[in-house]
Amino acid sequence: MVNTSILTVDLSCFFNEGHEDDKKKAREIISHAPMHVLNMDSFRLSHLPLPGGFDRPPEQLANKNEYFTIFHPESGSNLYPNDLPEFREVTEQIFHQFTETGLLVETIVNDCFGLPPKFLQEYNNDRNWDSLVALRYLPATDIGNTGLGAHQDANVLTFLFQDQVGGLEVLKDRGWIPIVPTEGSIIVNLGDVVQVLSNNKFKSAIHRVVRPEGKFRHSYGFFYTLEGNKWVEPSPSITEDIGVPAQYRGFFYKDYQQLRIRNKTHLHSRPEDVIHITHYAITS
Ligand SMILES: O=C(O)CCC(=O)C(=O)O
Ligand SMILES: [Fe+2]
Repeated sequence: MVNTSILTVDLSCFFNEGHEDDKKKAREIISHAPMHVLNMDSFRLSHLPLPGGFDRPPEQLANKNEYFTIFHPESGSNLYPNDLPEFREVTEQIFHQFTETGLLVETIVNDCFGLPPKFLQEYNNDRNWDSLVALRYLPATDIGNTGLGAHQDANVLTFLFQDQVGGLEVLKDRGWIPIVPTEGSIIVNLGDVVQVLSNNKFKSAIHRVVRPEGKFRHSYGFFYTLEGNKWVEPSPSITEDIGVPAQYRGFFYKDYQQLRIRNKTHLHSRPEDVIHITHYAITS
């Protein structure tokens, strides 16, 4: 059930009827998961500028990775290669599987933080905004090993796979914990939307990628993402109903997404100019 570095939960019981005790146990484990362990940024469709490649010429790039983004097959945003006929079919299958997985994990998260039944599924009900990102990291050199700097994902849930090279790390109790690649398991990151909805009960994982020496590293992230016109705020069932003050002001998801993209397209001279979810935090 537990691997040495992060919480691993077997969710197979949710694919069958019954097994109520196992389901209850899994929910309990997830509810009590340390804040930072249970995690892209969603470069979006034609109106977003960053579907792939290097964000900047590699020599000017802190994050030494290149990537490409595949959008939801029904969004009409993908240009499929002509010489790989199976590409489209496989993409459709992957999105289908991840939609199922996303729904399942979302249901569990919903129940764990006591939201009205099906609240999250009904709220996050437009799958056209999901994306799959394939990343390739250059080997570390003498002048640096940053693959992806410390960040939190802006979206709802992220499913990550890394190859055996490893390099993903998550911040826990002020230390960076390497996530050991484990066959057959998916890394699930809760994103900023969940952190806000749950009024900080669930934290969006702070994670980064460190590039190993002498090897390219490959990973995939599936970003389960909210439609841009959705209003994001701490759930009233968590704040008003039980008298806890809201820790965030509300915002449209697309506004936050635009600010996050700006982080990538504009060079920042000061780290404090980089926008995180704390941009919406109420600090009184
Ligand atoms: O490459 C990885 O393992 C992590 C990627 C990631 O965190 C992201 O794209 O947001
Ligand atoms: Fe990430």
